[in-house]
Amino acid sequence: MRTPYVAGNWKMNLDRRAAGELAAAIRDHKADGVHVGLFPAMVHLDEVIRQVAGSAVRVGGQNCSDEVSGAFTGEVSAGMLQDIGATVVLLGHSERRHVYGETDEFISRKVHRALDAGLDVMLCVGETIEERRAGDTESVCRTQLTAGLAGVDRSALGTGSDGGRISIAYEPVWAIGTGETASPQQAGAVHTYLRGVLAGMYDEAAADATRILYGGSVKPDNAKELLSVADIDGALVGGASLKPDLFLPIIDAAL
Ligand SMILES: O=C[C@H](O)COP(=O)(O)O
Repeated sequence: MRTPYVAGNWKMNLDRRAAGELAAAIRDHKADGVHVGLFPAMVHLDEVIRQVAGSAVRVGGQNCSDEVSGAFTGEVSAGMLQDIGATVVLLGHSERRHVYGETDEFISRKVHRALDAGLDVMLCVGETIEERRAGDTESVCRTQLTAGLAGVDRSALGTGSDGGRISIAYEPVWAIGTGETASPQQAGAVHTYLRGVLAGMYDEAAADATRILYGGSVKPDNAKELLSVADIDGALVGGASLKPDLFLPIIDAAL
């Protein structure tokens, strides 16, 4: 039985004060039986980490460098994230892939940097609407998953209900920020497919233990139906994670 995982990706939103207040509201919400994660903007990480200290809320970066250190202006390393108390990093988000041109190989380098620095990884995969219409959803997601985890040792994956250090977020690009959600059947089919890919890459126990979250216009009114699908283990929430009255019911829907 996988522990549900609900995470908020705040993207480039909020100011420091609003980020701290939102983090405090989430910290104070009873969420027994659900893992909750927050991905604030880099400059708000320390404030969010301070607000949730002593709670079970996980805090992570929305990105990290593919390098360890050095002359890389504007970059933040996985080690720096770990040093300030982040425990996880979001990698391969579609906005990184499609707005900033990140390739599978580049993302894979980041995955290794993150794991080497002691961070958990939430790896995002998902197809564009053109790829879905062309019938390429499975091949696109398989390529992104296998390339993103290339060379990642079995020990980073979980066993039993522990979840391991890797989680996957399936986010169809056409559903992100559009209000158009994948149906539970559409999302569930891809999640089941991805779990099969993980079983082929590693083994059945690793596939069974790995949380696969759905992301793309998750809201309080569709969360329960999505999260009740057997292979959907949680949600990666964008817009609706910015307000407690929207995000907290999504956490509750995972119980
Ligand atoms: O990382 C989160 C996703 O991009 C989903 O964003 P959204 O909930 O605003 O569609």
